[in-house]
Amino acid sequence: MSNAERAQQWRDLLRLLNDSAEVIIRDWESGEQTTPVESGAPLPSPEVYEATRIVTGACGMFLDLVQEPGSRLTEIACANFISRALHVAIQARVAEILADADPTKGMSAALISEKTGINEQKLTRVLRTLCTVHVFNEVRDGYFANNRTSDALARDPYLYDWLLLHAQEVYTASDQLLPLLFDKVKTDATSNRVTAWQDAIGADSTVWEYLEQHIEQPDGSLGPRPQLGTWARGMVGGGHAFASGMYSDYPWEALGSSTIVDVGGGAGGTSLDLAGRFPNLRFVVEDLPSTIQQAQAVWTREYPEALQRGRVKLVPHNFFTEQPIKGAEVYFMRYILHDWPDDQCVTILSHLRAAMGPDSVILVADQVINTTVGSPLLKAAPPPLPPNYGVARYFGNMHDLTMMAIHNGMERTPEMLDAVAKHAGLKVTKIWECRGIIYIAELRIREDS
Ligand SMILES: C[S@@+](CC[C@H](N)C(=O)[O-])C[C@H]1O[C@@H](n2cnc3c(N)ncnc32)[C@H](O)[C@@H]1O
Repeated sequence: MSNAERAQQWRDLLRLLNDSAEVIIRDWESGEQTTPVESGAPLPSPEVYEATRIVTGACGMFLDLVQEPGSRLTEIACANFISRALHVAIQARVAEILADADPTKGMSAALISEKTGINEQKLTRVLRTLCTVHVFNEVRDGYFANNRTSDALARDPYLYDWLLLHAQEVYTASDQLLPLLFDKVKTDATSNRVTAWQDAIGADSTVWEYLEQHIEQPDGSLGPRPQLGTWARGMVGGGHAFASGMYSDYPWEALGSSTIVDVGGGAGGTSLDLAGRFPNLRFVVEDLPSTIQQAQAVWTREYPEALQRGRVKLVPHNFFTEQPIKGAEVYFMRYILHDWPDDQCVTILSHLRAAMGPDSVILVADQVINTTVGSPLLKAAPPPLPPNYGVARYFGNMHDLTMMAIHNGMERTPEMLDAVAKHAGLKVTKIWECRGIIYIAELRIREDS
């Protein structure tokens, strides 16, 4: 790119940034509440949401335009230490410890060190790394306080688990991805038994088998490996962090008193959120037996009346076997298909296809991938941003690689999902581009199947 082209791109981006920033500023100055949600991140209006992703994408592009390539690449190559610093702060529960501190005065590193058991000087360096990327504040030399971002960690125990699960085996698996991709045999594997995950844990269990083996104790106390609790609660937290738009931008209300079969529903995070918002909907949460035990604990704590009145049923079910609930209005799967390679997705979908009535619909809630080239089925960002809004949606790509590392699964483009659906006698009829990272793809029976 010539300097003249770079200058033009910079000016176009600045204009875009300015216009979008004004939308956000006007929203802040109006003092109006964003759409309230029962849990998780508040949902901005569609205009503010669009402006926010334009600003975020533009910030990423500005860095590329202005930074010296060697510096930029070095920072990207070392960004794993930013993640690691956050993992340390999470595991040490620093945000919760700081919740007791006056935000203007902060808490001394010495006291945080005493409470966490981490060496004071090393902890200070970890926290300073995070302050530099605007997580936590160093209010004066050696005194730390929560800021807007770290405060969210202190307030949402489910978000805590969501982030923690990325710090454990998932992180180690990311390390093993490099040798695996250069392994002449493993690089072509599609099995979920031949992934970086197995190399990370030193066993041949799939993620789900591993979690089944490391269940919490029957008395509710944490066993020697409390990962299952972390994962089940973490999925609820991931929903809170990213799924608010999913509840507002799909017409759930129009489903009336329909039954939603939450296939592989985990602890039932989605159903729990939907049940609170749409009092007429009914739910069947299906998952593997030990996860259904977790679901029982979560629903008993969060919404016992729904269990007592039979508005929600918690059913152990393996989605590779015949679907027991026939002709339901909606079969819903959040974060399921992305866990599996194409062949297994075809099996899961085929079992649902066999149970569907003519008007049944499958809703797939995943991170639909848009590329920097774009897709005719998805809205494109205004130029000069790339069609997928660049870094504003890069978590989708990060998660795609997470799925590669731990399951040989993948986040799919609309075209990839439609190709899988076709093999199960289904087709993608619509993509609901919800505000947030999760979109909802609607699948119906193909007429020619
Ligand atoms: C990524 S989690 C998503 C959970 C939930 N849908 C959500 O969004 O919170 C995937 C879920 O699939 C479940 N799962 C894995 N294999 C399964 C199987 N064969 N049958 C049913 N559920 C399964 C796991 O136990 C886990 O709860």
